[in-house]
Amino acid sequence: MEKDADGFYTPKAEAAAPLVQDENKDVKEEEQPQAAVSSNTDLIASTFEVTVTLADQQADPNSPLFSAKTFEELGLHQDLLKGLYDLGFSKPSKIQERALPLLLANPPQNMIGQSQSGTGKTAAFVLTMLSRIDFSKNKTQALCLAPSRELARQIMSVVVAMGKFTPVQTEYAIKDNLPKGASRITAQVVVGTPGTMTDLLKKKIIDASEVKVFVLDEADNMLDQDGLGDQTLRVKNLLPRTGVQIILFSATFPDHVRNFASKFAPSANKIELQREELSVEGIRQFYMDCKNEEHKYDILVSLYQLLTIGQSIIFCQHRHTADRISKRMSAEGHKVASLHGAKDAAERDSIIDNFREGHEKVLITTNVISRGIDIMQVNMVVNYDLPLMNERGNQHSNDAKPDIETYIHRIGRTGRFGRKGISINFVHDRKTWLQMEEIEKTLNKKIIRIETNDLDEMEEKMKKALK
Ligand SMILES: Nc1ncnc2c1ncn2[C@@H]1O[C@H](COP(=O)(O)OP(=O)(O)OP(=O)(O)O)[C@@H](O)[C@H]1O
Repeated sequence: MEKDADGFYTPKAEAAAPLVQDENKDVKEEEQPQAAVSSNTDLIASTFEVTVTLADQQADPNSPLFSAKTFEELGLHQDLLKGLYDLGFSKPSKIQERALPLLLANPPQNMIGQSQSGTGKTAAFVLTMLSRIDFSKNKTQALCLAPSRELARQIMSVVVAMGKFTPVQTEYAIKDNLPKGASRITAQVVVGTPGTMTDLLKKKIIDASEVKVFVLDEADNMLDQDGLGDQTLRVKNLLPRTGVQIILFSATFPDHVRNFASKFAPSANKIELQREELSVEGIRQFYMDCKNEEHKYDILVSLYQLLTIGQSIIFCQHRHTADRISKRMSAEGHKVASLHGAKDAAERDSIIDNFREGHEKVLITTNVISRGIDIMQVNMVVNYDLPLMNERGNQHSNDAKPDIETYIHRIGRTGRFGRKGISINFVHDRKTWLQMEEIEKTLNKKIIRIETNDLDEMEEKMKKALK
């Protein structure tokens, strides 16, 4: 990476290898209606107003939000169309337009679908689950797994909102959620995390005999052998051997998971992104050169005003860092919350709900909510620590590698569905600087330097990026 005249680092122009042809490049532009998007699922109720006019983006064939079709043309049931319009959706996004006809076709076929963060993958799989259910049967027919309870709860809120005009019955398979002694789940859609889902299937609390759709959101994470892969496979092995449509969605499918995904969902239809398409246009990426670890904290505190213009998420590598900086900031009079996997279920739920509702504006967290979480008001993400591979201890070694996928997902918590957002990486020594450089090269996207000692410049640059 080289510095340009302004002192910004410019990535060398290395063309990343295209993964597949973009079949949508030649789709004709159509006139788009004005669409002001509101988020009114039951989990999303912030008072901080965020509206966006999507007409331009949804009319641009190169935008991931573009569609040449209407929801009516995608073959959805009238009751689901009502649910969509009730949510304020007026046009499908590209992934919805491309995936839904394949997902809804008969006989059902598996799907591996990739699309940038915040482009509407959830609706694609939720509408599929709801379309395939026989509502006259009180039997579990669709299972959906996500990597965190926060994401499972969010997906459920979408199932409920989109299914508002259907008689769908739903249940969670997340820790500490079922009433003690519950012996049977008959809900048609069950959404959860893999450990609890396995438990409920093994104990026959969920009868899987009539399951016909199995969805993995954040599928690359769910299938990763270093992560949730084993647990997810266990769930699959407890489902009927035939007749289950397997649907995998994510913004990222790194090579080492791609092969396994193809085996997990055999003969799947595939929608893939080219590597240079992974970044979301609306997210401006910055970095700040901190002097050392302690200086990172000082800079974070100096950013507080900016962090609270909208809402922000601060990502740390470790739980104890998230706790430490949030305690310290709170003691110094700043209002922040911290969330990580060591907190108990009820506390986690109330922390994320408070944040969603805008009661808290700054959330300090770990990778636990790096994926999937959709909160429109989040316009800033800070990588207090860059995401590194080898969570199990090796990240301090000199060759610790940046975790590119987690980086993409973390910054994707902002810039949702055409909105503007900014991400800021803190680097504080040569090692972290090189790690950031690798991220920049891999994504072929410039990460712009912001001076740490000029608060005015910092504010001006950031506000400009959000315009
Ligand atoms: N067709 C649409 N019209 C308007 N808004 C939409 C549409 N589809 C999705 N949205 C909204 O866009 C936001 C992002 O959607 P969603 O959470 O499904 O993204 P995603 O692709 O799953 O992202 P991630 O990769 O981060 O999980 C949500 O708030 C959703 O309500």
